Amino acid sequence: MKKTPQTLTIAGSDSGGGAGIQADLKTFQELGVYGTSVITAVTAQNTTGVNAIYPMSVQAIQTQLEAVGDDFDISALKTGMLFNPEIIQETAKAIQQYGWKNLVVDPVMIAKGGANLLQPEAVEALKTHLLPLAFLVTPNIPEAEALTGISITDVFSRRRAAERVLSLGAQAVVIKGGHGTDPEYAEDYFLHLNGESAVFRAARIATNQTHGTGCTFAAAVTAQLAKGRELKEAILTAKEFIQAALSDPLNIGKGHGPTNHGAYQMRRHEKTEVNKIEVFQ
Ligand SMILES: Nc1ncnc2c1ncn2[C@@H]1O[C@H](COP(=O)(O)OP(=O)(O)OP(=O)(O)O)[C@@H](O)[C@H]1O
Ligand SMILES: Cc1ncc(CO)c(N)n1
Repeated sequence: MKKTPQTLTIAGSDSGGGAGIQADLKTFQELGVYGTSVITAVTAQNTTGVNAIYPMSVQAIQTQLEAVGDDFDISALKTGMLFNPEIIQETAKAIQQYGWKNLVVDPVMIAKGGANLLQPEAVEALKTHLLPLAFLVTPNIPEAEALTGISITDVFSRRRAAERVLSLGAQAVVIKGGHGTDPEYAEDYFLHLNGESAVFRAARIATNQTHGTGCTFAAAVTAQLAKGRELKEAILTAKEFIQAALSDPLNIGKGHGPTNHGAYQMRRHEKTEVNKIEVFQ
């Protein structure tokens, strides 16, 4: 009997539905894998900002992890908002206990409106407990800077920051370019411990409907890994997925609107020039 690939997201809930657990589950569904979830924190949030954060107790997280781990065959998983050092440690412990492979760590730190989704003192815990377990880490530019202490100003410092992330124990890294200054392109830089590197380049889309781009991108990589895709191929699909989600807007909310998680499967993007992804090895 053929089994559907099963995935897990360990992340925060976004009441606005565009980021966090909600973005992850929508993305999993769109890419044809089964999604389970462990909620680390509930946020009261919409497209204009984060009004409140309610972290779950360590016990609540532990029992959710057990419920998932005791029943499902998780072939790939991702972490998002982990908020504090205790949650990070509990998460790392369960990943090791259950032997979960294909871990994508999205080191979520600060929401677009400026709210701290990770306590500043938890960055160290992320580096010591979680990065060594990661198959892929997907920082945006400010997150890569916070993890490495390197200021990313050009392709050389971007490469050095990627190398520094790998030296923390991750097998591969993508430094996402959403926060880059290039007005024409959104470029993501990939580096693997085996020396392979690649640039994934898409046309930058002039939009403020970018809420949850990072979560969606990492969830798409996770879904593809769960289906057995090779890592770089999985990243390419994730880039196509987020480009489609950005270029076919939903026009929802008063602030940074959510991306359109259904756009990729509607396949309208295949006909448009703006959705071409270039890969430079
Ligand atoms: N305006 C844009 N046009 C095209 N691609 C974009 C744009 N903004 C972000 N992206 C892409 O979206 C993906 C996520 O990158 P980004 O740097 O925005 O992540 P993030 O800051 O973690 O997102 P968030 O915190 O909102 O979840 C990357 O592939 C990036 O290149
Ligand atoms: C719950 C949650 N996770 C991640 C992000 C980052 O987009 C967010 N805004 N909210």
